[in-house]
Amino acid sequence: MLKEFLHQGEIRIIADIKYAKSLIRSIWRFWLKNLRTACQQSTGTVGLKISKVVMVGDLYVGKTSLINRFCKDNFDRDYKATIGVDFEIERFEIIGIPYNLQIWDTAGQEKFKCIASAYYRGAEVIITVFDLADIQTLDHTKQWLEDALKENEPDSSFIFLVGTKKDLVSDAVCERTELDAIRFANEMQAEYWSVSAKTGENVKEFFSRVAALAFEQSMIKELEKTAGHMTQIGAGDLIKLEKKTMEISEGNAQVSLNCC
Ligand SMILES: Nc1nc2c(ncn2[C@@H]2O[C@H](COP(=O)(O)OP(=O)(O)OP(=O)(O)O)[C@@H](O)[C@H]2O)c(=O)[nH]1
Ligand SMILES: [Mg+2]
Repeated sequence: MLKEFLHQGEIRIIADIKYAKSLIRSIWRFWLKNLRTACQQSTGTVGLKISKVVMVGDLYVGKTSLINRFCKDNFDRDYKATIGVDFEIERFEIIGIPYNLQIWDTAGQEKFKCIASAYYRGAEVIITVFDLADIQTLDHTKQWLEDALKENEPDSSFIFLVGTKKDLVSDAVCERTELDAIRFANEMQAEYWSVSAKTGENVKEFFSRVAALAFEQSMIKELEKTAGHMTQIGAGDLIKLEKKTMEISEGNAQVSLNCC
């Protein structure tokens, strides 16, 4: 009797799980359809979405090298200071929707600050960069962020704090510096990452995360505009990043990176 009862309970649980899965699938399909419609209505065609990313930080911390590793997959040991600003456009495809990141590389040298700050406006993402092997550069990140935020609407940008040159420090030094960096990141309401442009460690994963959050934000804005209500993918939970591709938890949708 008890065995039969347990057996029936198992069947019931399996049926519930199947029902929940099919419900999630339906919601997901409905959401995707709305999203594509919203994109089409706003641009006249699916795609052409672009988000502005601005990278700031002291001179020599490795901003240009990080962008070059991601966009061109190369690394130059020689230092060539950025003069004013420069930018790269990186193409992605997220759940079948073409999506671009416009990544602005600004000069860290004081004499170019005036030119560079003119490009801070409209940044959906602000990346504040410091050198893990030069702790003083971490102290300056708050000032860089403050300057970038001044040019943008309050709460309109995602903020990242990135420690570069991970290959130059031992694991012990890295861990110690990261304790300070994570404290800074919390105060700055930023997400912390450590990377190496030289070895490529964490570089694709980091930019995939940037793209996922910027895409999510831009889609929410589209849906708000067209549907008049707010739909949220989640705090990045539905988008899982794995090395070269980001997989969406439900369905076959995938985010893939296409280098320019
Ligand atoms: N070992 C190592 N060196 C790096 C790394 N990233 C950058 N560098 C070196 O650090 C120096 C400065 O790098 P840049 O990328 O030019 O620095 P930047 O922040 O763009 O400097 P500005 O344009 O003056 O603001 C260069 O000599 C790079 O080769 C890294 O991850 N590891
Ligand atoms: Mg540079």
